[in-house]
Amino acid sequence: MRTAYRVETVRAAEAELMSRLPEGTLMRRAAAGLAAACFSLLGRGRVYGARVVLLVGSGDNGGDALYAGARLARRGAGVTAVLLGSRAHAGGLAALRAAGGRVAEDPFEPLAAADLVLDGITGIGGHGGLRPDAVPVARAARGSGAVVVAVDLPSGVDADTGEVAGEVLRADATVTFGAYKPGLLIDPAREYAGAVRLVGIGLEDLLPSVPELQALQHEDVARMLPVPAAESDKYRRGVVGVVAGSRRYPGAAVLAVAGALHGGAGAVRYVGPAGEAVIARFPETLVHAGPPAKAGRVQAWVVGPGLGDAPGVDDVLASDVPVAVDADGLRGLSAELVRARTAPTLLTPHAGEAAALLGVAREAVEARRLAAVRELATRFGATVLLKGSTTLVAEAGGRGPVRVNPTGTSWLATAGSGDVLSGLAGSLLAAGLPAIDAASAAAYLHGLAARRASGGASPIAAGEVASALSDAWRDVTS
Ligand SMILES: NC(=O)C1=CN([C@@H]2O[C@H](COP(=O)(O)OP(=O)(O)OC[C@H]3O[C@@H](n4cnc5c(N)ncnc54)[C@H](OP(=O)(O)O)[C@@H]3O)[C@@H](O)[C@H]2O)[C@@H](O)CC1
Ligand SMILES: Nc1ncnc2c1ncn2[C@@H]1O[C@H](COP(=O)(O)OP(=O)(O)O)[C@@H](O)[C@H]1O
Ligand SMILES: [K+]
Repeated sequence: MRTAYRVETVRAAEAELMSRLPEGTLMRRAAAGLAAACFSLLGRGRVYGARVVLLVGSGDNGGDALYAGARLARRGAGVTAVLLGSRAHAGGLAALRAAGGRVAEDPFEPLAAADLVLDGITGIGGHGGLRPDAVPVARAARGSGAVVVAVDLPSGVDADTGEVAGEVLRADATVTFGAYKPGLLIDPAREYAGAVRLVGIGLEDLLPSVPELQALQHEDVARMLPVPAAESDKYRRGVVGVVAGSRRYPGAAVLAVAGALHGGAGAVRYVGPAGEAVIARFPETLVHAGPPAKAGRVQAWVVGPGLGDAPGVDDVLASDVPVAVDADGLRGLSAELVRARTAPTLLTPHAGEAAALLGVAREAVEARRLAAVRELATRFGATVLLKGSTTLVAEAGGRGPVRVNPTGTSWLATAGSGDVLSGLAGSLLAAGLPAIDAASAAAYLHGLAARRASGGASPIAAGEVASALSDAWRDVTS
């Protein structure tokens, strides 16, 4: 499990550790890790003679850049510091000068010829986007063709939330210290970080056991996924009921069922008017045209994809089994009704649906995903999976770590892929997973399947995502 911590938590752990160690130890560790990452980015044998520019702000983030620059200079790189703050870290500046580095009067000349730029303008002490005087310098750095490495964070992003309030220097790679910060894992900030590398500085044992964010890895998901026991039969494995589709949108029913068939439930029961289309594609489905309450026993429901205005949501919410509500099922959903349920409820909105539920603009959700997912989970007392460029899952009530899905790909932005996801999540609920695990394992497999289907390079249809789910499941569990 990968974890991320808020700035105040990281600072508290750093303070505790610093009190036990000689002064300057942590910055030395950070700079050594940063320099090592730069050596490997530049490539073996290419440090000597490389032209390196350090963008140095007022704080310790600039100090890290200066000390790392000194290490690069000692290996024969030509290192130039551009000082952008009201002051610069005195020890770092002295170390750079002692190693043969220099300070530039004009930032643009060294940038034009740079091979590598270290962005040490702001780290966890930064507020808001870059200041106006740093903006043209950051643009010149980006336009130079040099590899840009962010020190701790891309300068200008909000470390705690992933918000971006102004101009940011986009990095090719970020070397972060002690712990991941939420902003490195959540869009829009994440997009500016490039490949993120974590350098340990000894904080591990001082960080609390409950992080702000968790990102599952293969082994975490493998532990969650159901495996049929020798004594299993289809009913013991769980039956998932899918209330989806309409005469107008029969395809949503087919795709939700496709997802459900790959989620570990022993049987999929489809309820709605698109039974013929479903059976034609998936003859293994049990279909029922009447109301959900008359459909027979299920262990979890999925309701909403392509449902239009058809009834079914209230019926399903009145049941005493877990329910995943998606798409049309979310329209006008009553928080009171959901909060009154005794069995778990999972909501799977995209940003537009989340915005409607919260009564804000879509852009506000996209800019502040973490706050939005926690707010929805609090208001509805439900587990919430917020879809989109960064998929987040918050536990019912909004407390505890939020799960951030690391497998997403923008090739998933294709019609119907959300239907596959909700079917899959419902199936995992029916198989007995807690809602937070069902949602985050579903997002993980869904993203992995999309990557497999697209090969990272080609458009995919939602049905192909569903077809690749078995391979994704095998990748995770083997
Ligand atoms: N603590 C530790 O043990 C360790 C910390 N480490 C490192 O220290 C970093 C944190 O250092 P920090 O606290 O000095 O803050 P930092 O991010 O350098 O910036 C603060 C200054 O920047 C300015 N400024 C603010 N906003 C701005 C903006 N938008 N645009 C431009 N400038 C802006 C403002 O100064 P002002 O110019 O207003 O005087 C403010 O005071 C951390 O990220 C990591 O890299 C590592 O070495 C490991 C050990
Ligand atoms: N830019 C993006 N990057 C990664 N994943 C995305 C992006 N846009 C959408 N997705 C994913 O694609 C799926 C789309 O679901 P949804 O919006 O419900 O579409 P539909 O209703 O057409 O099925 C979700 O899993 C979502 O997380
Ligand atoms: K930085």
